[in-house]
Amino acid sequence: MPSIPANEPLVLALPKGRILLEVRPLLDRVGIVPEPAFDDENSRQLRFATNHPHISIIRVRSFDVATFVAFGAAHLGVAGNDVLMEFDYPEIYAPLDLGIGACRLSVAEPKEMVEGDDPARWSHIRVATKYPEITRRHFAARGVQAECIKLNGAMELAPTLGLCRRIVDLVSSGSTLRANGLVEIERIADITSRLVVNRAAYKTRPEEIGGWIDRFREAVDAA
Ligand SMILES: Nc1ncnc2c1ncn2[C@@H]1O[C@H](COP(=O)(O)OP(=O)(O)OP(=O)(O)O)[C@@H](O)[C@H]1O
Ligand SMILES: O=P(O)(O)OC[C@H]1O[C@H](OP(=O)(O)OP(=O)(O)O)[C@H](O)[C@@H]1O
Repeated sequence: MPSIPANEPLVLALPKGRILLEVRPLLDRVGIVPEPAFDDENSRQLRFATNHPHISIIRVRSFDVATFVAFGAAHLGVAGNDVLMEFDYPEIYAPLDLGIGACRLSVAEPKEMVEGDDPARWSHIRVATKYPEITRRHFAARGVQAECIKLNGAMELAPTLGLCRRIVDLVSSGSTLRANGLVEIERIADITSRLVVNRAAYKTRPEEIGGWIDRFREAVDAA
């Protein structure tokens, strides 16, 4: 892993999409004010200055937050524990549950299958998922071999179109499953978003990064 010079401005990696809506009020409480382009949906800018000269924000895809932080390209970030569990990067330390982005990672199948299905008898299953590592680990722990077909979205289409009979995906209200004739049959993990830091950066700059962790913790407690 590349080393991180101690005099560089800190980079905070934030996920675009739904989590950003929940992170935004938290940023306000932490006292980080991004430059106006950050809130402009039409802006193609990816890196943003803030009111703190020593902290800038990058906006990337949620899986990429973990990668930027693990490789030290960003010092801090916000990522769901679905993403953290999937990569399992040892370089990432996740000191704080931000209590946002709450959902669960679950196994689902068509409602017509549920009655005749007994998960205790599975020895091999094929699933469509964005989370092949978590899925394989989860099933291997009870001796089931999971063959995973990697999709990046719209997993719920897979059973209807005969790609496979089951999926592993995030569920919140359950409306996406219902709208596609699927039923949740097993919960793999509860998910929320975490503040993450690069371990090497934290070791090199403990006061500065520790200070931001404390400010995020206070902001979460005040919510
Ligand atoms: N329905 C949901 N309810 C609450 N949190 C969710 C939900 N779906 C996803 N999340 C959380 O938000 C994070 C980003 O998910 P989302 O589905 O918005 O990513 P995306 O923008 O579709 O991803 P990509 O970067 O592949 O386009 C997930 O990693 C998870 O932690
Ligand atoms: O239980 P629900 O409240 O319906 O939420 C679940 C949906 O939310 C996520 O998808 P998202 O909307 O982020 O779209 P994606 O398929 O592009 O990831 C997830 O992948 C489910 O499809």
